[in-house]
Amino acid sequence: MSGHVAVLGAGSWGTAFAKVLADAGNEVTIWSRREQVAATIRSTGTNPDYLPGLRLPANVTATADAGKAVSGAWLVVLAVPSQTLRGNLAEWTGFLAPDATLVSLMKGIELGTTKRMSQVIVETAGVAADRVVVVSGPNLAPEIAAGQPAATVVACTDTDRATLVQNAVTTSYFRPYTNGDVIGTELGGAVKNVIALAYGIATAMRLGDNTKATLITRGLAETARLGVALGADPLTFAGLAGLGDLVATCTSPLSRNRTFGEHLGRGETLEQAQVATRQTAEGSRAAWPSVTWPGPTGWRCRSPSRSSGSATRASTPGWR
Ligand SMILES: NC(=O)C1=CN([C@@H]2O[C@H](COP(=O)(O)OP(=O)(O)OC[C@H]3O[C@@H](n4cnc5c(N)ncnc54)[C@H](O)[C@@H]3O)[C@@H](O)[C@H]2O)C=CC1
Ligand SMILES: O=C(CO)COP(=O)(O)O
Repeated sequence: MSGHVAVLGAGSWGTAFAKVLADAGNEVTIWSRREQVAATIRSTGTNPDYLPGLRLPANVTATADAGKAVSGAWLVVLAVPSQTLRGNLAEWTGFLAPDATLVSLMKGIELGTTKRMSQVIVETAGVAADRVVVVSGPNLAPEIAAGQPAATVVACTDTDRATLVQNAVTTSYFRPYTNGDVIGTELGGAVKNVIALAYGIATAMRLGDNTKATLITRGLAETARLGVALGADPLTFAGLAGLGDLVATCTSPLSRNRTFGEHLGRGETLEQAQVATRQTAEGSRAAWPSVTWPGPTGWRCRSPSRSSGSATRASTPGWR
């Protein structure tokens, strides 16, 4: 495919993914919410707030003008926090080329609707589901920015479109595998964030490896059961978008979700953990949906919601 590609979101994953796209031979324009970040990327080829040490290739530029970034792009990559996607995309939809492929990098579920990101994209942009591609796997942005070997899953209900995106993001250090299971690929990425919070809490509490192995194993079993109930292929959870991402996120000190959990495990409040983690920890929004996260009104709780479900029983059928 020729023409330029757009990455909307200049955080750590948007920026690292822009490097992957550029290394794969694409002309890339990053959209940043803040003009100052865009100007720094343009003038220095760096994004020090998110990925200090990364030098972006020359075929990456940046703008704070979404229309300019998206106009004429055949591939539009969405890399904003999950809870802001609907609002952001509503503003960008008018700029999208009629046949553009939309790629979701986000690993979250929309609060209030419990929709996956690809569903939010279909609804908000008014595009067919087969124009939306999900990229998810064990992809810690700083490692990929450093060119360390990694693999990912490129999921789409349209096999040809998945292959197109696979080709557009293949580099010597980044190996994408296609999959038709969009539901499982997205759920694996979203649910592992919550399990990584628990893993971080356990780590800070100095709990042992038996505990942590149990969290990963039972967490995966629960994710797979949820996924199957929602229409996913259980095998997806045994792959990169399931087990792979769960292991990377739980065990890496680079993970914001695990780090957030570690702060809580040391006895800090949600606010302290948020301030210390700085970047997007999607699992925190999912695990505490009743909390209103910082905004103009500061911190407060909506009516507390308590789960009425019983604890998972050892007799539950399925993976043990
Ligand atoms: N960082 C990573 O290693 C990976 C992240 N992801 C996923 O990618 C998504 C984006 O995460 P990151 O880039 O890591 O987050 P980040 O916290 O590094 O960056 C978020 C970006 O979104 C911008 N932003 C914040 N609020 C916004 C708003 N209201 N409207 C528009 N933009 C806004 C920020 O300015 C920043 O540029 C998340 O869903 C995350 O789970 C997926 C794989 C790897
Ligand atoms: O999704 C990720 C790795 O695959 C990144 O995890 P964190 O958002 O916890 O840093």
